[in-house]
Amino acid sequence: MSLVGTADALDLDCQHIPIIDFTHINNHDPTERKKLADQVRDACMRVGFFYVKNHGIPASLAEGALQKAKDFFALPADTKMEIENRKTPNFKGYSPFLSANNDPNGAGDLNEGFEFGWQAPATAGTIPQEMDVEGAMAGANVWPSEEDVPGFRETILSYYYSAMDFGRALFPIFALALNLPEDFFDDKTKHSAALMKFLHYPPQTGPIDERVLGIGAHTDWECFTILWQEPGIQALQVLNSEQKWINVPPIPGTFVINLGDQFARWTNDIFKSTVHRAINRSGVRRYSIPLFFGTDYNVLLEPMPTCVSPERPQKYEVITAGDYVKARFQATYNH
Ligand SMILES: O=C(O)CCC(=O)C(=O)O
Ligand SMILES: [Fe+2]
Repeated sequence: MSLVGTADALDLDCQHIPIIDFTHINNHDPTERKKLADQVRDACMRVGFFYVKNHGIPASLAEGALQKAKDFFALPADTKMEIENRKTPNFKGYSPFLSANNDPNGAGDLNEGFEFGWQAPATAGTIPQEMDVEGAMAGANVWPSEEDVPGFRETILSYYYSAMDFGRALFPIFALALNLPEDFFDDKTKHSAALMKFLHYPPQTGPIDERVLGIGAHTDWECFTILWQEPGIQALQVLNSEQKWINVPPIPGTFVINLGDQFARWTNDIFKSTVHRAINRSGVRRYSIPLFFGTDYNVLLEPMPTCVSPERPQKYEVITAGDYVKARFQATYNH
């Protein structure tokens, strides 16, 4: 059946998030790849969220990065504010509590964050190079000083590169899931615009003002997000088609993958960019690390021909990935 036909036939009242085993992600046997792509297609069309297991990202790298992020968040507010994201042209750096408002009906998100994007790995004797991004999202990363948080940049980038390798390997599977050649995204992800964010959510106790959550209801802006959640703490929820919030608890050894608006726009909403939020009622601090993986910023988000039909006309205006992401940043931080 065509993608459009399958999309029309789906029952979207999901109650749980599928878990997909990626042991065979680098196996080029067509039967194995099709099996994986079939599971990914089903999750992307019905839920927009899935867990991945056997992804190959060492847990120690995420844990090491998290420790450095905790050291950073423990710095005095003035020190963190020296690299506030509103001072950079591309929203890189530190975002203080309540500075973002992901839900336009909300009154600010109760988290603080640190965000950075691609820079090339250091080779022996060199410093990592910033990516030469042009256009709306141009601008370098900013980092806390080595004195303030020793080893921060190096430790965090080790985790980033490992998660990036996994993210790059996902694009061919998404292409197969869309009945496209595996290399469809290759020329659109040459300098993938991948932003990693460290988030710190203080516990919310007592009565909660529904307008101030850890992060208000929103969709992500890129193609997909690779999310590491702190083990043992439930906070993330997704909204299903019955408008019911479904918990997405951390499952040891897994990451959560959720689709974002760039994929929704490419696929004319055949792949779901699902609304989600996080509320930390655990009584202790919670940390999470999303990696927002998009196409190159200069790529036009045009609907794929297989995703448009007379009954399913094009839903979104065509815009570059960079202009789209920049507009979403501006709306979120300049509320
Ligand atoms: O902290 C989480 O679990 C979710 C974070 C999130 O949705 C985001 O940063 O876009
Ligand atoms: Fe999100």
